[in-house]
Amino acid sequence: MTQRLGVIADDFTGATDIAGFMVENGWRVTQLIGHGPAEVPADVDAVVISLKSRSCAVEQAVADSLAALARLKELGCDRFFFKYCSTFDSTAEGNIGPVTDALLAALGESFTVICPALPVNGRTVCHGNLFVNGVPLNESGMKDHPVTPMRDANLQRLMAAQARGQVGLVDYNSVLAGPAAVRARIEELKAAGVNYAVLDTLTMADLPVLGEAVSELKLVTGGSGLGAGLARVATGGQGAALARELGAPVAGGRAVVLSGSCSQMTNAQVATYKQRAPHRLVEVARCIEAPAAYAAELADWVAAQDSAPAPMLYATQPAAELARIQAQYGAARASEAVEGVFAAVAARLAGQGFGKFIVAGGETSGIVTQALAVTGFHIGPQIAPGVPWVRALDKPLSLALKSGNFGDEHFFSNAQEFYHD
Ligand SMILES: Nc1ncnc2c1ncn2[C@@H]1O[C@H](COP(=O)(O)OP(=O)(O)OP(=O)(O)O)[C@@H](O)[C@H]1O
Ligand SMILES: O=C(O)[C@@H](O)C(=O)CO
Repeated sequence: MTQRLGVIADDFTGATDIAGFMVENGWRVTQLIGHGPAEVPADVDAVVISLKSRSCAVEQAVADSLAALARLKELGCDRFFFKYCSTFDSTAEGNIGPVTDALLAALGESFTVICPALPVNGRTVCHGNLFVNGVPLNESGMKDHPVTPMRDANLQRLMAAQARGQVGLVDYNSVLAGPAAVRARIEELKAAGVNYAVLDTLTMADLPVLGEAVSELKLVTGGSGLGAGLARVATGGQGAALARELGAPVAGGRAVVLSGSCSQMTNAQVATYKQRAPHRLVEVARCIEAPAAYAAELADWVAAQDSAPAPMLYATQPAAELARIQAQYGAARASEAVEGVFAAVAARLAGQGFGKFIVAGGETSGIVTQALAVTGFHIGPQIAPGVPWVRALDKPLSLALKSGNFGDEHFFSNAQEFYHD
């Protein structure tokens, strides 16, 4: 039986997503930023390393993932999970195939599974095709993603286009028949020379079945749902309350909402929160013109507001306005400028007694976490499926890092229900 699982996550919100689901299912989990601290607590069941390797160059993603694997081995991990997005977020030129191949080679293995499903958030896999809220991936909003437009829903084809080996399918009938049937199907596929098996998954109840079936594999790959399944099988769901205690939001320290995501859901969340809290738009032109002075002005504005409800700074824009801004300044220039200002604001607020940061967007979460110089997190209670509160390992600082599409429209208010200052 496994002692410790090492997770290599290709972005920050994906890392807190899987960490949160494992804690909700009874595992004690530490999340590291970069190399993290020298050691992790002895009783930790899983260590999650947050990378920013989803959309970078393939060589960089492979190098970072192999370095993370080496670090996880140093920390006593003996089984590994490559965590990517529940919407796959990887085209034919993407990094999932090359990183999976590199991890398999480094571990001396030739077989793994592909399991992005997260049914509680509407991501299911049927006949090897990925659906988002019942719509094929290539017909969902993901078809227009600015970096990774998903124009195919078939995971077998998507994987075959970017990886070296053969792809097969564990169909839903095997999943319904239970862990032994899934294992038998995996053995058949291996005997036929298959290297990656896509796992059909329709409900959250399928995930412990799959978790049990793959619990002996050295490497598994997929979304946070499979992380939930692995933890559930190991603990029977016991110990969640204890596991999430360490990561509960800090007492004291003012709160702020920083929203840098332009997803549809974040737009809805910002619109809803604007009706009840002080709010201010982060203007792209000013981020570009005079970032340091603008960040100071924004931080001073935040500090001057009442503490509750937490004031919000948002760069969030609907798709049409975002397209206009990107056409005017260039997408990369605009997003870097906005990220730089959020980073500077967060660092200033941390120095002014702010201890709770509610952040929307994967990239935005990455930059804010780095600006706050956090080395790692304890994982706390989930505000919404896939979004736990997390607490810095070494300072009184808590963050809620929300993936663009996660949470309902009351997310920013809901996050503040978890503490009473
Ligand atoms: N008004 C804006 N104009 C241009 N770029 C913006 C604007 N607002 C935000 N951005 C940039 O858009 C990017 C949003 O990416 P981010 O990963 O934070 O959100 P997301 O893609 O919705 O989240 P996720 O990756 O979790 O799905 C960031 O680089 C951010 O700086
Ligand atoms: O799997 C998801 O959808 C999220 O964990 C994610 O990867 C956020 O970027």
